[in-house]
Parts: sequence; structure tokens; C-alpha cells
Amino acid sequence: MHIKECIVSAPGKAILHGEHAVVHGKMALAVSLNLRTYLQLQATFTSKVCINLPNINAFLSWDVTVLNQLVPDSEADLRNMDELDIELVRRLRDFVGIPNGALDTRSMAILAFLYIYISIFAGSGELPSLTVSVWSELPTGAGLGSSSAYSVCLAAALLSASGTIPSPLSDQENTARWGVAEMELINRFAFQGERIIHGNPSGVDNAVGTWGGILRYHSGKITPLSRVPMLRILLTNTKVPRSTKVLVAGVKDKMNKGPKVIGQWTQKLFHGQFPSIINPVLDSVDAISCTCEQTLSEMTSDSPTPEHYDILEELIDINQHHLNVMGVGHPALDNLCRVTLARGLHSKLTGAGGGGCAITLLRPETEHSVVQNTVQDLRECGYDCWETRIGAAGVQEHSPLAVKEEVLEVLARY
Ligand SMILES: Nc1ncnc2c1ncn2[C@@H]1O[C@H](COP(=O)(O)OP(=O)(O)OP(=O)(O)O)[C@@H](O)[C@H]1O
Ligand SMILES: C[C@@](O)(CCO)CC(=O)[O-]
Ligand SMILES: [Mg+2]
Repeated sequence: MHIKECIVSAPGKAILHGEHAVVHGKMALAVSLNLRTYLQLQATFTSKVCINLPNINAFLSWDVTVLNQLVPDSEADLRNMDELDIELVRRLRDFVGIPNGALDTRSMAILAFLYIYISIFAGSGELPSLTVSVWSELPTGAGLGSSSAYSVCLAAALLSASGTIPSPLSDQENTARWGVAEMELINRFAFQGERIIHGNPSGVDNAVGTWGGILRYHSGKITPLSRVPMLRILLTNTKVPRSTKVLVAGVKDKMNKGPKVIGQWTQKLFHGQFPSIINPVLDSVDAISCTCEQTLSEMTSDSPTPEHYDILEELIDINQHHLNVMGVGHPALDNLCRVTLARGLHSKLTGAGGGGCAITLLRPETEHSVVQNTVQDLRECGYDCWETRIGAAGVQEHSPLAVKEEVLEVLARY
């Protein structure tokens, strides 16, 4: 079959408010970042499927004939995008030798790739031979949506290679975006990748990776916020490793906590009480996201005032406490919040927490020296820290002319 070669990219994200609560049906506000994942897909005649993932030091290839044996007899389960085809996941785990419950970086990345590759090409009779190389500017597994940027790139490139979606590039445009229908399809396949990596994702991360900009996300409904003030944000990576899958499962366990069968009375006392302890916290996070959205909208219709920034700072502080209550904090994040507060700046974790990254809000009047000193303090703690631009474009296709020299060079190395 004819395979269309392409280069695509997708942005990482920061969650302003609503992480974890969004998994349980609450609202989240998320923004895309100016850090991207790039993927190059090349057609080959080697009868092999190769994947090069230099960020995580994984370089693998498989014979197409062997992979063909894994394709499900019926495509019905693959076309049902509401759930994963559990039988295919099991076969892929056995094939690659990934024990059930393994959460390591390589296993998750390989499983997500093979699942999306087989799902997209299963109907075409024969799986094609190709090479996929991925390079990301995002730290892996640090709360900035590295998994969603990876899944969105896989979905976009493989759908494009199969001819399911047309190339948006034209003679005039070296970088272009797909239309709404194509983006919806990319987002749905990317969600399957996130299901493999995250276990129980809300879909907010892949939505931002696909659409970009600033989004309100509520139970699968994506609403881009068109008028938002230009927020200045400091991003800090504590470099404490964590897994989104484990953290999301931990919050669910906390919600459903019950007694350890101690006795009839203890059971009566405790059973069902944890939901009533944790649910109000999730409701409060929901109210924080709504108040933040309302404040951002007021800041664009009137001009932003110091009082608006006071509200945004207070919301950040309250939400950080809530996230600690949910059990997704970390001493390194507490330390980060203390260090920035000593300079008058407010921070909260972003993404799944448990380590990883935090955002710090900078006010328009925050002096350059304050920012510089804060960055210095945070670096002295061993953290990475940089000021970022938010609201980057969602998934895009590029001609090689439009890709930075250093990125092309890394992609071409394999
Ligand atoms: N550049 C990459 N190359 C290969 N695999 C990647 C890459 N980036 C991310 N991944 C996959 O995504 C996993 C990290 O996903 P995880 O959801 O735990 O973190 P995150 O997406 O960075 O943070 P969050 O979900 O909190 O935003 C890695 O273990 C790996 O399997
Ligand atoms: C922790 C979480 O809420 C955000 C991770 O970026 C998980 C999700 O929404 O899928
Ligand atoms: Mg993730």
C-alpha cells in the first residue's frame, strides 16, 4: 500500500486548574505550551516497522509479517473507540514481553505505538513497513503532557500515512493544521494512546495537544476560550519522577476507601464515608476552575486589575492545598511553593503531581529582578525553571523546510 511520509508536531500542556477532579467529571482549564513533540514518519521497503524514541532511549523494530498475526480477526472492537480492545492489548503485551502491571516508560510508549498502528491499518489488508522517529522538547513524565503530545503525534502521522486524513499542507504553507473533522479523529485515536499510558484519562491532555490554545474541558466537552489575557507563567520541574497512571489510580482509591472488614460497627461507621470526604474537595476544585474562567473573562472584557491577580493567586493557593488533600503532592512541590512565596509568588503543581512540574503566576508588575531571583532560588534547589509562553498551536503538519534545524537533525539520525 502507498504510505504518505510526513512530519507532525503537537504541544505539551499545563493545567491551570482541575487536574484529577476532571477525571471525576469536574471542569478543568488547560493551556498549550511552546514546547512540542515532533514525529517523522518514513515509508520503507524493509518489511519492518521501526520506532526510534531517543528521549527514552528505545529503538525497536519488528517484522511486518509477525505483526500481521496480531491483527484482530474482527475489527469491531477496534472501531469502538469508546473503549480499548482489551484482547489486542493483551496480545501486544505477550508479543513484546510486557508483564501485566508494568508501567515503565518504554513498555507504555511501545504499547501505545503498536496499538494505534494496528488500529489504523487493520482494515487495509496488509500492515505497511515504515519507520517512526519521535523527538520531544518536553520532559518525559513530568506533568506537561508528554504522553498526550506523543499520542497525538502518533495518531496524526499514522492517520495521514494511511490516507485516512489528507495533508493540510499546500504550496503556500509549510506548516498547516487540519480541519475540525480530522482533528476530532486524531483526538479519538490519541485518546486510545492515553488510555494505554494513563489507564483512566479524562481526555483533557490529548484535547489540548490536538486543539492547542486555552481550553475549558468538561466530561469530554471541549470549549476553546477565545478571549484570554496574556498570562505570564513560570514553569518549574522538580525532576521528581512520577507516573500519571499511578497517581490517578491513587485518587480513585482514596475516594472509594472503606474499612478493612474490622467488624459490623466499624463497617457501618466508615463504609461510604470517604466519598463524602473527598467529593466536596473535588466540588471545590470545580468551583475554583469556574471562578478562574470567570476572572479570566473579566480580565479581557475590562482591563486586568491587581484585584484580578489577587483572586488568581488565591485560587492557586487553595487548589494546591486541595491537591495535597487528594494525596498527589510531594515534599519537593511544598518546598517549591515556599521558595516562590518567599518572593511573593504563588505556585501550584500542574498535571498529575506527585513530583513533576508546577506553575507560578507572574503578575504584570512583577519586576524582572524578582523573576530572576526566583529562578535562581529554584535552580539552587536542583529544579529546572523557565518562563513560558502559553497558547501554542495544536497538532500541525510541517514540510521539512518549516522544522528547526536541530530537530530535523535528531530525527534524521535514526
Ligand atoms: N518523547 C517521548 N518518546 C516516547 N515516549 C514518550 C515520550 N514522551 C512521553 N512518552 C510516554 O509517555 C509516558 C509519560 O506519561 P505520563 O502521563 O506519566 O507523564 P506526562 O504526560 O509527562 O505528565 P501528565 O500526564 O501529568 O501531563 C512515558 O512513560 C512514555 O511511555
Ligand atoms: C491528572 C490528570 O487530571 C491530568 C494529567 O495531566 C489526568 C487526566 O485528566 O487524564
Ligand atoms: Mg500524561
